[in-house]
Amino acid sequence: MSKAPITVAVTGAAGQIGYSLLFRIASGALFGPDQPVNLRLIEIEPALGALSGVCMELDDCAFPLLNSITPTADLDEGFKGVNWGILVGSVPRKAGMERKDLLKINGGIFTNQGKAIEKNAASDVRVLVVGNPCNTNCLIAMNNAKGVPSDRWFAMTRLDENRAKSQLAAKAGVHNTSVSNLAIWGNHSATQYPDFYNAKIDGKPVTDVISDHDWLKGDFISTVQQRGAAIIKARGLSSAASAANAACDTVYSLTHPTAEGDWTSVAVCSDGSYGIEKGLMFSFPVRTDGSKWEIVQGVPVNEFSQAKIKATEDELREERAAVTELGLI
Ligand SMILES: NC(=O)c1ccc[n+]([C@@H]2O[C@H](COP(=O)([O-])OP(=O)(O)OC[C@H]3O[C@@H](n4cnc5c(N)ncnc54)[C@H](O)[C@@H]3O)[C@@H](O)[C@H]2O)c1
Ligand SMILES: O=C(O)C[C@H](O)C(=O)O
Repeated sequence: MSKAPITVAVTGAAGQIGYSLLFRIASGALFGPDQPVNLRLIEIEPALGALSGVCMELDDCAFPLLNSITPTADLDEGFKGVNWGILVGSVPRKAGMERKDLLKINGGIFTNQGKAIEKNAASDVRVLVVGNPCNTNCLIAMNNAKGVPSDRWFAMTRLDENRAKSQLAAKAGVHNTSVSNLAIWGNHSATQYPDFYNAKIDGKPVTDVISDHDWLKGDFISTVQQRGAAIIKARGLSSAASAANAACDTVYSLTHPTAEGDWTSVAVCSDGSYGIEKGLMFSFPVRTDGSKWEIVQGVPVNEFSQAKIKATEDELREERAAVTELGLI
């Protein structure tokens, strides 16, 4: 191991997503095949027993890139010197719930974690929030860690991007790698807008390749918006392996240059781009050179898209008002 290890904290490490995610991180899926990692695995006390089993399994993989494993319920220990924090730990929704129903249940977790990150993490820390409702949980953590610059905070909409690409590819009868420029706008919720107008299939506009525009404007959008609920209904549990995969994709995409002309989707702190209220954690088309990211400017937004983007922005404002009222920010 020649490079200095990157230290990654994962909360909710003994949960469903953790069980997929940790093994991917340890095998090099985030930072590449020559980058060692330290894992800080954060759980609540009652889950430490289960976490010890996960640690045994990590040991039993003998991963060449895994430098150290620290299981803990102590936030100061867990976030000490951390370069990346992946905040998964929180309660998932059950059938019949919307993700925002989790605000009261999960919101409080992210105040303490934000404070602990500000106090303990490395000066280059970056944080990806996965636990739902992820946009607003990220807003809570960020607002409780004012010393960490706002461009370090991300909430995950990559699962939605991947779902949307897969749906478009299936409809067009192509492989999902043919689909590019798929922006998810707004909230990781049933109001998100998967923007097919600007997406491309083999470099051509999706609307030229897929002639069924009613499907694009109707079933395509609702399938992506409702995919999480469909999985809960089918599995009796919320998505886990695909969520862990999307977390790996997100960190990889934020730490490696974006392909020429393409973008990826992730919720970031709005700077007012596209008229979105500053300070909301809003999913935009984003590109990066591997270290500094930017919101892609000048993506055309027609009347149809504008209405969808407004609806998801309104929902995020409502969620922010709710957590403000709860005293979480
Ligand atoms: N953003 C997305 O695309 C996306 C996708 C799938 C799931 N999720 C969300 O991810 C979260 C986790 O899902 P899961 O299936 O792994 O749930 P899970 O119930 O299997 O695991 C959650 C784990 O978090 C732990 N936990 C609870 N409170 C904690 C705290 N304060 N600190 C540290 N750990 C804590 C629990 O002990 C548990 O082990 C849920 O909120 C779910 O809705 C988000
Ligand atoms: O839908 C959920 O509650 C879990 C997750 O956010 C998902 O999109 O699969």
